[in-house]
Amino acid sequence: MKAKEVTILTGFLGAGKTTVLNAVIAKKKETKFAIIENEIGEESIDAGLILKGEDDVIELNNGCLCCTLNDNIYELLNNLWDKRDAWDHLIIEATGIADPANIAHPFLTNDNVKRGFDLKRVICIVDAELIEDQLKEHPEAIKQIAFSDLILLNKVEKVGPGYVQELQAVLKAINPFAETLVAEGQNFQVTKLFARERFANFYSNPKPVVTPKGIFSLSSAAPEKQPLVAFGTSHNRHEHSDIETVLLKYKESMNIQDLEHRMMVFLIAQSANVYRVKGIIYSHLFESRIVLQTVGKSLAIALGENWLPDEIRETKIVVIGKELKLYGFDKMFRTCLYSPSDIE
Ligand SMILES: Nc1nc2c(ncn2[C@@H]2O[C@H](COP(=O)(O)OP(=O)(O)OP(=O)(O)O)[C@@H](O)[C@H]2O)c(=O)[nH]1
Repeated sequence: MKAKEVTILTGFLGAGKTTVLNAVIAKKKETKFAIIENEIGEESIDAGLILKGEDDVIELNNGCLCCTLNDNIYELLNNLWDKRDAWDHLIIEATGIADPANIAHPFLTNDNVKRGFDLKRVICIVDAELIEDQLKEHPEAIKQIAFSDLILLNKVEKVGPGYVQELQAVLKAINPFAETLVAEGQNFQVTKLFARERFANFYSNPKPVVTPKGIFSLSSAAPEKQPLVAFGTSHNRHEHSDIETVLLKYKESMNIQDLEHRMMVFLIAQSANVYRVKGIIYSHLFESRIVLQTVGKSLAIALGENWLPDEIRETKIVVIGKELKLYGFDKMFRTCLYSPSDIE
């Protein structure tokens, strides 16, 4: 039995993981991917943004695979193994605050897992514009770079070439073993990304675990099952971080111009503790979803895919940051909703 290739995509919130994933899927058409898409909020926005084609996307929400959801990985791998004829390569897109070492752990230490799944590489996407601040404020950003085999320095067009060189030196100091690639616009040198493989046997190999159920389940050696951390339905805190998420949902149609204006003012004046906003927006004037994204102070509003005929059209916005005030966001977004009389 030949082990299946596995790639972990890591990188801080908004660095460009989903964008790179889409470039990979588009470029490597001959490869059938199984994708594990992990998001910290209770609703997946990213899964709707992956251009999946024939590929199989598994959404893992409401927790981070590197901590609260870590036990689920064995069940997932068993399921994927059962369907192994349907895919060639597993890509795990981690949450933006995940420690990739924890996600990689089963692939590096459990011999049963290693027989079926060959972790070839951990790729870290780095936002050239924001990484300096992220390294100062978030130990997660350092861990992600330190653990990776390959670093893709992204969004370089937003900074000068001299600064790119300085950043490369900083990245090298954090992880001298990783190769750094500089993204050329949205052309992500997919072939180069996948040419790199991690050092074999870099990590220690504990004894194999005998498993009574599926071939990849951990038995007595498994850490005790942690209950999923639940902080109510719309407020979620990552287990090892002070970063939290709020989710806002609206059935009413949204005025996109108002939304753009509000978001611009918000990003300029009030967004210090907000690292990332992602939303699928419903506006009755469009047949497609509108995709709202902010990273740092950058705002992007774009047309997404068309709503499906039987799909419930509604707005879902996830805000990721620190000390978030749900009420304030709700108030801001509500001012952008059309009233029924506006639509008649
Ligand atoms: N200017 C610029 N923007 C980019 C580039 N790559 C990605 N983006 C934008 O950055 C935003 C975030 O990109 P994503 O790919 O969703 O980032 P992510 O790492 O998957 O985000 P999370 O899953 O929330 O951590 C989107 O608006 C992208 O269009 C780039 O090379 N240059």
